[in-house]
Amino acid sequence: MRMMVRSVNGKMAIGWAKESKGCLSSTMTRASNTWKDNQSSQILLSPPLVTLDLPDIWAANSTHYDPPSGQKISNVQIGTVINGKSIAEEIRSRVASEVKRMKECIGKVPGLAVILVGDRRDSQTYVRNKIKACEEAGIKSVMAELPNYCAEDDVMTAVLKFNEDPSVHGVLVQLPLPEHLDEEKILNVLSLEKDVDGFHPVNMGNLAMRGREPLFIPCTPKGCLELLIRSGVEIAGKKAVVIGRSNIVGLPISLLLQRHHATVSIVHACTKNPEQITREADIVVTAAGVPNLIRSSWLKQGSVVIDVGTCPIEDPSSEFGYRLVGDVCYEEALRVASAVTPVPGGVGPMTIAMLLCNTLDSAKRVYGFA
Ligand SMILES: Nc1nc(=O)c2c([nH]1)NC[C@@H]1CN(c3ccc(C(=O)N[C@@H](CCC(=O)O)C(=O)O)cc3)C=[N+]21
Repeated sequence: MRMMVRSVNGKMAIGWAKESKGCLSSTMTRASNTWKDNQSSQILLSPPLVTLDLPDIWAANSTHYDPPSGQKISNVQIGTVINGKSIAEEIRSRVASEVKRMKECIGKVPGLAVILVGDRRDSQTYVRNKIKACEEAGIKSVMAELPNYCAEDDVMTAVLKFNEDPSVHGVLVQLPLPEHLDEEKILNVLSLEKDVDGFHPVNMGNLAMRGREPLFIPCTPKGCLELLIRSGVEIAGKKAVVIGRSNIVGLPISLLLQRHHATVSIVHACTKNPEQITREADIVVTAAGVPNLIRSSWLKQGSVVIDVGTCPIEDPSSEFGYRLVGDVCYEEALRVASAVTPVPGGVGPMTIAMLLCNTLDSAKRVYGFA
């Protein structure tokens, strides 16, 4: 198996391919559009900054199943299931009692604004679930729904309106946005103090730097950490592998694990021998979005596996015409790992619980309510 660079919809993409004959060094040079064109004027041959803006294409089944020698894979389940749904419920009920206390003491409740652009079914479901969770916790929620074809200014206007609204303590722009909209530009105008997703570059930068504290930690990574801690998993000094390097999951979870003193490796679509690297990990957090990428052969005996993959798969028999699948071959993983999160019922519900926590924290900060 080799990494290759190919064109997807006219864009260059990095991906995995079996039996690819591509040469890594020459294709990489082409993809990052570096020195050849500017050789004469540049002092350094290296590009100022290598772009990460290449879609990571993870080819499903790009590895063949090859149980490692010396590792016995049991036929029985040895791992426990980490029940994200019930942990999330407990957290949500604690948020609800804090909201109640806040209302009784100062007559205020936290408020969350959600901006949904377009008609993706999965986004609609997530947003619906978020709003329902707010209602149940006593958090006021407002929503702006914009059509697929709306102008960038319409989304900006919605963000700015919620930035100004004192009853709103958290603003969330549901991602992904339709292709014609500039996500970066939109997220940049979102008020730092209301960035309950924690995606603002200043929040992310503060998360990355020693001695600094972000106002908000992104919900999914925070939820993963909470699952590990509540399951009694020791993190300090352990080897952790994060699969995927997205801004919203891979990057912040790797930073968070580092803050908890794990030794973190990041595996992505250009990584050589990802299976071998992952097999060394005590903790695996996978957010590649590739169903069944993680087979038991990727896992060390006794490891803990957090599956962040949420890939909607067409399924006419389910209520909304699709169902969610994770990155991990779940049954297989349970025969090797000591604990695994399911999809659904693992990280997803925790993401929503953490959103409620962040919104409550934001309101507490604004009102100086401890
Ligand atoms: N600005 C922004 N913030 C996000 O936090 C964000 C986002 N955009 N875009 C999409 C991803 C995905 N995401 C999920 C949230 C809840 C579940 C969830 O509750 N899942 C349930 C099942 C839900 C169902 O039944 O479809 C579960 O795993 O058990 C899943 C995925 C948040 N995201």
